[in-house]
Amino acid sequence: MKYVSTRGGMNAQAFSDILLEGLAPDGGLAVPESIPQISAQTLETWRTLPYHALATEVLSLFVTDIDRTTLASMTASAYCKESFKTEAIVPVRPLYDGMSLLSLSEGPTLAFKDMAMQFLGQVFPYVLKQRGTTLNILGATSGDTGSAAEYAMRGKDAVAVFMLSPHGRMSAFQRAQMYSLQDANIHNIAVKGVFDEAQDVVKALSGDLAFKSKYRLGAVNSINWARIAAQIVYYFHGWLRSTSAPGQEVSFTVPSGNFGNILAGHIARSMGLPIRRLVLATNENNVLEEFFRTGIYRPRGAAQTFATSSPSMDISRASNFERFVFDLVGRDAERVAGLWRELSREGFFDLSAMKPELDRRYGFVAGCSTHQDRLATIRAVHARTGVLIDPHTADGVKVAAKYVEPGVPMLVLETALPAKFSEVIEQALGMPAPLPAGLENLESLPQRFTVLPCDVASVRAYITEHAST
Ligand SMILES: Cc1ncc(COP(=O)(O)O)c(C=O)c1O
Ligand SMILES: N[C@@H](CCOP(=O)(O)O)C(=O)O
Repeated sequence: MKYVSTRGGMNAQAFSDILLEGLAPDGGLAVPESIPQISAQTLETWRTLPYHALATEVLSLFVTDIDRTTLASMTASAYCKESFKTEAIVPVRPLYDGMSLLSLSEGPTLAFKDMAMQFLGQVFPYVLKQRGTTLNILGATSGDTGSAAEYAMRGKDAVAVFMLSPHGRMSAFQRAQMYSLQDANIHNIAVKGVFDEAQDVVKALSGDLAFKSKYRLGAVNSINWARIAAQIVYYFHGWLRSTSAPGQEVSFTVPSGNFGNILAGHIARSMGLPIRRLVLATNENNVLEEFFRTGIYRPRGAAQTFATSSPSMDISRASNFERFVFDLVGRDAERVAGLWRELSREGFFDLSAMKPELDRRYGFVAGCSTHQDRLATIRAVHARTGVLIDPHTADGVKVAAKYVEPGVPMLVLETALPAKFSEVIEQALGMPAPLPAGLENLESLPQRFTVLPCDVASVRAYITEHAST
């Protein structure tokens, strides 16, 4: 399998190359040259596989330059009971009215980001060792990618992490998870801006090819295809655990921000997984919901990006949306490059003429949720089932309810655990979320982070001073 750029300016490259490359050199995103197809027959042979073995099957379709035995040992180390606290790795928990939770947040940092990051924590060191080189990972987080990446990479040789987080916009628990890490290879930079602005800085520095090459900058955000590849696995797992026969359809609801999670669902569906609907759920920052409703993509600036009670989804410029548009326009890289030029010139692009095709071919529907919806949903799920869900998952459950169809299981992706957002749980239920064993004192640990203005020059200077060359 080789990879090309959504904007057409990259020679076809192998998985390990794009793993280290992150953002494509032309500013686009790496995508597979073609989407592997899985037959119903093959799918049936995967029905009884444990999660790590399923991950080997799916990932081996995308990671063709690492031998299968090595890949299998990476997935076995990444998806183990010690890290996920459950044999199932991703349990499916029934709620009500045909909805179940796909529990993706049992990993070390209590959010779905661990699902891919645990694999990245295996594959990065392997490829770096093979090539005898090192990597300075530059990332942006709204609260969950940062901690998942730092836990996966802490103390690892050959990798340092420089993580930009939006100052004052994460929950107390999220801050403590990241900023309490004292490992020398972890650098937390709290920038005075929103996630989108931090992500812009990451893209600007990754687009400065001389700087990128001198400091060997890499990426762990979902702009890195390796993240998407590892996230595809749990759509297969969810389908296999919710069906009993070939061809049965399942719908998935995905709390969305940077569009990485639901893009993985789109790829799984394109591979032949019988997914009926991909339900995109947003909070009040509903740029993506607006696109799936109207066909117009109009990202918003920092001033129009609300600070909400599902803060990890406070995103108005979704990077991965570009990978979906690449497919929507028939994998025409020139058209994608043109649309993104139009976006920077006009502030929007209009694909409403493609709306009928969008509705017919891709299975996407969308909805949004408000603070009051989140509180009401957390209360309703708790009252009806005793299950406590986090505010992002609540956005999902709220929107999913509208799209449940008789006979079609609806899996809502649980993207974080409530302990990360106890302030909101307290508002909804009048009691804090229980803290997982071992994390009771996290928020009282000493914290180490640097506050910087959210601009390219400041972050460049910080990396120049602290990164190894
Ligand atoms: C808890 C949580 N839910 C949902 C999302 C949205 O996922 P994505 O950015 O892949 O759309 C994120 C991060 O973006 C998150 O951290
Ligand atoms: N919600 C994310 C935002 C970054 O998303 P990513 O999937 O592109 O890494 C976060 O928690 O940081």
